Amino acid sequence: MQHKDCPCLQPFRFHCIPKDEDMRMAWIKSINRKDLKFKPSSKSLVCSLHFLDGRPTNQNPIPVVNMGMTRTQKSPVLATSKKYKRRKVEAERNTMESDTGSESAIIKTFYSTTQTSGNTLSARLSGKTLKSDQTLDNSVCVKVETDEWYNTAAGFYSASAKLEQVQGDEIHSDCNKQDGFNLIHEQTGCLRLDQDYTKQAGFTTECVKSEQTECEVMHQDVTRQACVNYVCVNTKTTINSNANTAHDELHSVCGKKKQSLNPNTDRIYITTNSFKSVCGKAKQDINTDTVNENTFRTANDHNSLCGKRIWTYHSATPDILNVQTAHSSGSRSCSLLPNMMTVYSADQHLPIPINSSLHANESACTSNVKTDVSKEADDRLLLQSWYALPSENHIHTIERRVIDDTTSSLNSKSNLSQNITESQSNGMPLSVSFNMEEFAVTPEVNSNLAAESVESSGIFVEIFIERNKRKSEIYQPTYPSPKRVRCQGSSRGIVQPRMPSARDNAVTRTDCIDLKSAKIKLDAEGVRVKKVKRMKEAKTQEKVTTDFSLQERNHASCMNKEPRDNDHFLYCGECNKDFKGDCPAHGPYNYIQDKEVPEGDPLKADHTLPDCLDIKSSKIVGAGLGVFSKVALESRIMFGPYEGDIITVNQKSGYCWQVYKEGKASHFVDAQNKATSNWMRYVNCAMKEADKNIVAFQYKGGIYYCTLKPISSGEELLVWYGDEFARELGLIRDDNLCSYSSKSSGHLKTRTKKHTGERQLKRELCGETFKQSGHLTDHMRIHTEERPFKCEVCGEAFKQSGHLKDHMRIHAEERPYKCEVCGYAFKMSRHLTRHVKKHTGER
Ligand SMILES: C[S@@+](CC[C@H](N)C(=O)[O-])C[C@H]1O[C@@H](n2cnc3c(N)ncnc32)[C@H](O)[C@@H]1O
Repeated sequence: MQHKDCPCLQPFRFHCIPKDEDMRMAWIKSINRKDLKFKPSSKSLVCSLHFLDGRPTNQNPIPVVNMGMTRTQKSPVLATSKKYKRRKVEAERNTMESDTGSESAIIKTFYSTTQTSGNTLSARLSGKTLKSDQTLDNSVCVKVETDEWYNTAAGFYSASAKLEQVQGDEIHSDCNKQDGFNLIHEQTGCLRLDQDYTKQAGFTTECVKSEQTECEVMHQDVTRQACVNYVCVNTKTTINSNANTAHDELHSVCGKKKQSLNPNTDRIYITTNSFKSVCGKAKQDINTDTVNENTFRTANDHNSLCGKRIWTYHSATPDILNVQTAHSSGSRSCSLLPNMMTVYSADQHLPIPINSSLHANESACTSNVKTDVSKEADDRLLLQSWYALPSENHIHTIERRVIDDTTSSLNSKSNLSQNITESQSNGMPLSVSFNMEEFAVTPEVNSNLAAESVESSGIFVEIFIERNKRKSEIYQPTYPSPKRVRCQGSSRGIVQPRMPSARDNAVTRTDCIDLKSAKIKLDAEGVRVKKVKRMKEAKTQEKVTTDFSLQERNHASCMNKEPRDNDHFLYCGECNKDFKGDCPAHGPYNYIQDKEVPEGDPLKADHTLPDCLDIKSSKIVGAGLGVFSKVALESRIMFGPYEGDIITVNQKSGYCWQVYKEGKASHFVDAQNKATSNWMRYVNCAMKEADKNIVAFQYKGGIYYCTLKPISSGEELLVWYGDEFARELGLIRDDNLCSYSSKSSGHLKTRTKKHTGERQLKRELCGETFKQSGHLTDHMRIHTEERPFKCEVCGEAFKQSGHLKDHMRIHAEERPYKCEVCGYAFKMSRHLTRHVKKHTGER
């Protein structure tokens, strides 16, 4: 199947094409497929390249998520990750079992901010439904934030996505942008919104302008530049009988698609917003449809950033079965997991607990699979991790369930739970979100629902996605009770701790890699606290030593790369060049994320280590610990950014990377402290630069490591710290190489300095050489006007301390220089020299 044959035009989306000709046509229309003659060859199609008919096999592998780049083979890392996943499924299941007693997670608005390192995306979905009479004051906001601080902005932008459907009285945040590469959007005032953002240079630029005034048709203009980051769209629509038939178009991200608002049709507000967003991949649809005066229906399909998809179906009347699903799929970097399922009544918003085993969709999907799964089942399992994979029966089950539920008055929570449980117990892996979504894209079914919903009592099913709060099972085998999180504008809110994902340590593509999200501070009211001071002055802290003691810790030098004027381009180690996108010769990077750890983990550095790596004693004698690969790693795998404390003064810890801004030294990232750093602190320096197998480079303020060549299993990862540090470690010996060796690094240091560039500099000036750096320093003053040695009696200043010493004798009575011929004594040696010449007749 050719990609062009894909019916849905939406990557990574699985569809079951209706068999019935009419339904099929309607479906094709609903997905905006222009050529209605399109006849799919199979019942089930996935448009993700050639991914046909659902089930992955070796011949029909799950495509590596293709963010508009080239397609790559499954990497060995992924293979290991598969095993890892299987193990995790077990762990998750156990945990789930132990967690079933926990409180149901019910929130009206879902809010998730990512927390620890490696976090990526936070999504906010508000399930608040809009009624037609509320539209005037309500907004549909889709807010995608990219954020803060270099380590977030660095690399492949992290993004926080917030999707909000907000009631009129709810407050939007305001918009602020931040320094550096960063951007924070906040919106204030739902009814009155006036925003004007411009964002900084580089390809992270964004321009968003939204204006919104009460009772006026909103105008929005969203333009966006380069293809990496964000969308910020605010939609406010009004019903205004006097309003002209405004047709506002939101030209959104990447110029892919537009959003149209047609607020005055049929006296009922109908909008169809369709955003194609980020990277040309993500698509976001907001369809707002009004069936009649009293019925307001929205269908949101948010395929959010970076190949992460949030599929949402939102059918929103109190008396319609409202299914809102959120599902992440497609990208190996997916960080969103549907892990919460909430049922509540539409009218009262009362929480209705549901079978807690459904809280984590992924777990639910896989919990039927035994450890000794067959290859096929394993593939299926894997697929389910990335894609929702329904079987025909299963679809049928779900559709039947939903329809049955709707038609037979879904007023009992037990009904629903029972249905869900039924679906589970029929042996089919349950993939709720998929099926909900599948269900949602079938307009006929929707219509049925809408029509039949009048009799239904209105039960909302929401599946929320949440990223984060994951505990590393390494040291936290069980999960705590759900943590209560008060959401702004919401009276209740619990966010379930996220179960570890089978996608952990997944390999992702570079252009959409998510890094750490902003650590946003909220005050008691949930209002964003102003910027935290970013640059920390170096503070003395307890040195955290590794289990292995290193020979010498006090390094004057730090790890350093040649400064570049602009670190907004990706560096290709093979070409030794920067590129504004992927290297045309070597293609995109794959990215392995750090493992996430909870905030405050004192051993964060160790626990962030991806599964494919190991920390153990280095093969380099005296180097302490090092990082080894547990599997074969291919070239162009990227890690990072290097984490640590941001300091402005080099602490000489031996763990500092120098960071530049606009070509000038800006600050250091010091990974001395294990609680604030990541595993990258353990990577040692190669003995020769040519021996390095990973290359370090700065990208958007962060230091990244990338494999430069294939690394075999068991091999140590070695980077080059830069010449200066390497010299200090005795790894570089310049010309006049000596074979000096010493047990004392202090001696070695002195010795090494003999080979430093300082000596070369001096030679260029006067040709004189010195053995000791102190002598050289003294000597260099000859070439400068610096006179640091000042006489306290008369104020005369000297370049060298010896000269001052001589001078001081002028002010003293001491005459140490005595003529051996006549016995006359002098204060200065040069006076004696001059005098002696009188005796010898020498001129
Ligand atoms: C960033 S740390 C690397 C991790 C360190 N091995 C550990 O155990 O914590 C840098 C320190 O490791 C040691 N080191 C790294 N590469 C080395 C090498 N090639 N030879 C000697 N020591 C090395 C030096 O002490 C250096 O200051």
